[in-house]
Amino acid sequence: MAQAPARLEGLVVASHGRHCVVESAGGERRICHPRGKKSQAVVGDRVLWQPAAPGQGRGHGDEGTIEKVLERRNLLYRQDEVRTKSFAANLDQVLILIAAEPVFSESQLARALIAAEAARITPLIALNKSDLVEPFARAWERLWPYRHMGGEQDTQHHYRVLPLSLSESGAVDRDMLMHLLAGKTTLVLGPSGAGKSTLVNLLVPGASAQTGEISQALNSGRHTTTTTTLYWIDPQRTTALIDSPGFQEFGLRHLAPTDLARYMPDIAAHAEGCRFYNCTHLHEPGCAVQAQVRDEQDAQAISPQRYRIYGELFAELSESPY
Ligand SMILES: Nc1nc2c(ncn2[C@@H]2O[C@H](COP(=O)(O)OP(=O)(O)OP(=O)(O)O)[C@@H](O)[C@H]2O)c(=O)[nH]1
Ligand SMILES: [Zn+2]
Repeated sequence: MAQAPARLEGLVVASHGRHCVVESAGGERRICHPRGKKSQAVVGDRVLWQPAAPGQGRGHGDEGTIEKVLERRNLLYRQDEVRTKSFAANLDQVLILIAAEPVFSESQLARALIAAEAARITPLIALNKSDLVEPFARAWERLWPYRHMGGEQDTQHHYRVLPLSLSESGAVDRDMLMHLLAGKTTLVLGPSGAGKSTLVNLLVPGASAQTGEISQALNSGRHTTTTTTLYWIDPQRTTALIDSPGFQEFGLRHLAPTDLARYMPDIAAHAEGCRFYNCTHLHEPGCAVQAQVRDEQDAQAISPQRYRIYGELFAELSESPY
């Protein structure tokens, strides 16, 4: 009887639909298909895979099957009424890249931050295009609450907010980013036009060539923009950047409305002080959250925009999906 081939450990470095590219410890890559529903993997997953038996591949030669997805440290995903979509697994950080132009949506930013908090992944916010002086100043001002949340002192800030000018001061930005990313796996998310491709190309020379190869292999030549891809920044393969589409529709259906306050640090900071333990912070008397809503540059205040976003999300997550 033929011996079953050994299961090898690998890392998922790209995914498109159900197909993945798995990288072995030695750095070789091959396309793998999940064995069943349970072995559906996402980028960043560690998996056990098996080479396809001779003649069983679908024509690419180097193929395999994913037999098992190893336990995940975390998983960042979004969920709307109809579907759940995973961005990536086993992340250290999420870098949310927005820009002075096009004007960013604060609601989208807040959603991404909430999803990261809920998955226990450290978010970083980067505001690109600081060379566009006036739009940048306006956008930087809009980020005031995010730059100060947690307290007035630098060391108390809950979020790190970085000004960037990726196309104009690339070398400076690269050094700063390299420092923040070193030894970590970071997912980059951002709306179209903020500079995500510029960022990836700055940090990963040859990234576009790599992407071409992978999407060709996954798609048999059709161009795709829906692939999530992991790039190694260093030859030792210790620092990874994951580029993923899908920032625009950031559904948070996987969260309960009553969990929201916990994932919004400016609201969470006051929620303990409410008269009712199950206060929704929407209309109750003695609500310590509502008492802090004011349009002031005060690190303890809750900005009216943040409070409005809280209310909108609370309503959205309270709607019956049926
Ligand atoms: N002024 C200015 N423009 C920039 C900067 N960084 C990127 N851009 C420009 O912004 C535009 C969008 O940049 P991309 O890197 O293509 O943005 P993207 O987020 O990948 O956009 P999509 O491909 O639509 O997802 C390009 O024209 C860039 O040249 C910057 O620091 N300053
Ligand atoms: Zn309250």
